[in-house]
Amino acid sequence: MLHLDPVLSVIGTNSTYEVVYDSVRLHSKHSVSESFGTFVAFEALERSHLICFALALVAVSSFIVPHYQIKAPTAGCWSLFEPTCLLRLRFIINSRDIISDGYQRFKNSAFVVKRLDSDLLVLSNKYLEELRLLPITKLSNAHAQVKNMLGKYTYSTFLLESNQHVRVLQNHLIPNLKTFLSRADEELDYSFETDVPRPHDWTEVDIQKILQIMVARVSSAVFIGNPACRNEYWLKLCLEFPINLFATTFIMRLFPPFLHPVISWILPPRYWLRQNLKLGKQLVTSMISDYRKQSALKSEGEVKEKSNLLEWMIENSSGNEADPETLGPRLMFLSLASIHSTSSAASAALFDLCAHPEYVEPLRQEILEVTGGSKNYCKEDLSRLWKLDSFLKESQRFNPPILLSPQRVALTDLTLSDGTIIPRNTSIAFPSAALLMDPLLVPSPETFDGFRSYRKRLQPGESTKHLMVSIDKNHLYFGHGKQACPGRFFAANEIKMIMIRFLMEFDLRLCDGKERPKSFTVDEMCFADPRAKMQIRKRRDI
Ligand code: HEM
Repeated sequence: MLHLDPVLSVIGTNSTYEVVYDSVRLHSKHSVSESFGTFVAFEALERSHLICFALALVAVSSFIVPHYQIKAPTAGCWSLFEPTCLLRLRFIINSRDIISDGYQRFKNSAFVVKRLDSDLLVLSNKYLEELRLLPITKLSNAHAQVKNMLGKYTYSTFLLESNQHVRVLQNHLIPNLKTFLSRADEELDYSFETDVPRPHDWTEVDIQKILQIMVARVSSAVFIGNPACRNEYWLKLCLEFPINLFATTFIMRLFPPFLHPVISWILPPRYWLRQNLKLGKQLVTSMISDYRKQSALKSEGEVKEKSNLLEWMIENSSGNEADPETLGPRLMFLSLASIHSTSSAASAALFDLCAHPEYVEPLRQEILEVTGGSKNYCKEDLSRLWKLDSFLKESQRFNPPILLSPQRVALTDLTLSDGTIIPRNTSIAFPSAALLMDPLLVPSPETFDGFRSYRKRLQPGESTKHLMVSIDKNHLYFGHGKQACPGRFFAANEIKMIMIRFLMEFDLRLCDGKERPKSFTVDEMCFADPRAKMQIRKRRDI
């Protein structure tokens, strides 16, 4: 177990620590929504100037972005005469329509979408099976992530050197899922006491913010253990780091690559990102040192409690994997992969519940039947919540975090079985969100049918299929193949535990006169409206 006070004393006095944090806080405006505000603070500039400036940059960069010899039609062009730079610019806010155009016309072959920083070859899902068999040395998702994040400028190229953050999930989290879910549940108890108000009357709450901190707490309990997970500085870092990284990447993509070295030095979010990483490294250094001290004190033969992910990473490292220089950022990237994705999925599900209140009673009934109304239900029972699983899967269908998943980079020239050639360095992607709304695959796709998968599972021989975590060529929410999301089993159960608490302890509804909040896209990424709130009250009927 890690203790916070020694942790702080190792890195120096609290005040030293706070100075470092304060410099981050000062610049990053402290809170998540405010940091998001920084990202859109460009609105403060005269809008017309900004548009002219952006158009000029896009025009320049569209001549400079890499053009691969991809033999595939381009999606979303207004006309033959539309300048490529305009198409690239439109992709920022219009990606859904552009991808949908490509999907309608070329869903059985391939098409290209033009993003500001590069072209993406969007392939039919019929190729997934053969691509799945290719080794990571030929087709890599880590390279796609690093390329998307402009790794050189966001300090993320170390992800190409080792996949320790994936190994720890595959070799430690998944085999010990039940233990870690119990830990997660303990931290949820704390979060519900600390972060969630329990009003007797309807009260508006910022549910997205609540869920972000809740999931940050739970992930941290599993990643670094208790009490380190209660460290407010660490929690804030986990929430701010992804936003600063996203803002850095997004703004830099607006500029042609030859300007990146200059821009990167003057870009405020990149400075905050650097501060985040600096602080993250300091904290992790202390955690490592604390862990080593405690391990040395343990008498031989003493049975060690099952460790958190950090301890596993220290014990199972090779090369420089256990150095704080890489372990700190790696833990922060693990938080990046887990926190916003999970909290967004949970808040989308709660908004869907408010928009479709007819599901509340059947879901409560199922929870009562499975858990017997006890808070200490066995975590294996979560798999018996078929209706809840189905509801969450339907919510995923309407609220994917990304329109194009999975994404890979070809590390060698590839020739597919039908002769399609994918040149080396091509970024490829699959139209995951369009597949989920295809009427040939999903009857009445525009209708939210929360028990769609539940009914399918009731059919003979189908009970283990159609799960929230199931992956097949039409369901790419968690990616595909060997490189699919290794955190999905944990995420699905965590979301179910959160839903159980909200369903059983609260009434929920949309704010007066408001519709279910819409999501918006930036490039192929999807976001919920950060201003969206809901109303909750403590349940009166129990
Ligand atoms: C609802 C929540 C989540 C969603 C929607 C999600 C989605 C995804 C997707 C689409 C990928 C890319 C897969 C591919 O390329 O085939 C991915 C990768 C990854 N996810 Fe998740 N994820 C979620 C939760 C989590 C959690 C809780 C963790 C950690 C505990 C996690 C850790 C990772 C990691 C480490 C990778 C990179 C895998 C690799 O590089 O091979 N994710 N996730």
